[in-house]
Amino acid sequence: MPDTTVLEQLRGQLVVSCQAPPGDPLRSPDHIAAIAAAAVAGGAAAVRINSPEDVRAVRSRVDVPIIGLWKDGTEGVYITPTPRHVTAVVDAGADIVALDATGRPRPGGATLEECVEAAHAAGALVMADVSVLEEGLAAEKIGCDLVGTTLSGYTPYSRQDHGPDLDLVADLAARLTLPVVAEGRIWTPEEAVAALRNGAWCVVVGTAITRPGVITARFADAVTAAAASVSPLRDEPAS
Ligand SMILES: CC(=O)N[C@H](C=O)[C@@H](O)[C@H](O)[C@H](O)COP(=O)(O)O
Repeated sequence: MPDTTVLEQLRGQLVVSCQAPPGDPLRSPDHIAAIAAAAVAGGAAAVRINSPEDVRAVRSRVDVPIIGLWKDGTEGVYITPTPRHVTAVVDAGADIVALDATGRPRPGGATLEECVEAAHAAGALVMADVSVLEEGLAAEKIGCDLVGTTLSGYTPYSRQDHGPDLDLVADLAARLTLPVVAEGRIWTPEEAVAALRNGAWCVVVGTAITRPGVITARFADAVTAAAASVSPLRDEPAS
């Protein structure tokens, strides 16, 4: 069975998700490894990394636990959908495998149970990414090791919100004995603290820390919108 002491390393800590989507200038294992090293230097207790290539690069650069996943596709179940994806992520060096634990059909007819078995057989823990309470309850029953709110807002039947689903964090924490990971749309330190107060074991932050393009766009949009409504911005300098 996998070593559960890694869970203690995550307790009350910040985990930083270091990912770059296709087309992003930072999409390369070297860049992701550098971002992960910077996050660890800043105090991240663990990192969450997409793809075997990136997990491998990050493993050679930092010592903290890695939550690995492998996104394959963009529709339906795409986060570590099959046992093959699970095994590849563990072989690359992940301590914990994050996978879609919604009840939706998986590609190739694989089952969630088979994915969990594959992770445990390879010596890794399983983080169940869920979107609603019922999926968290089911994940605990089938033997997952942590449950994350990652997919709230990303299934059609879950809460659609601009901010983090702190109610789901609280509901899961009240009903599960497993550690609950708050993840998804956490933008501020205050929201991260609120997640802990709602019972989160640890907090995962991604975009707000590791996606400079998205962060820049927020500032650029705000500045451009303000500039349009406050014109002239200041008096012309006296000549
Ligand atoms: C839904 C999905 O595919 N989430 C992914 C899971 O690994 C990532 O794209 C997110 O960046 C990650 O969950 C962290 O969330 P945020 O970037 O909002 O802090």
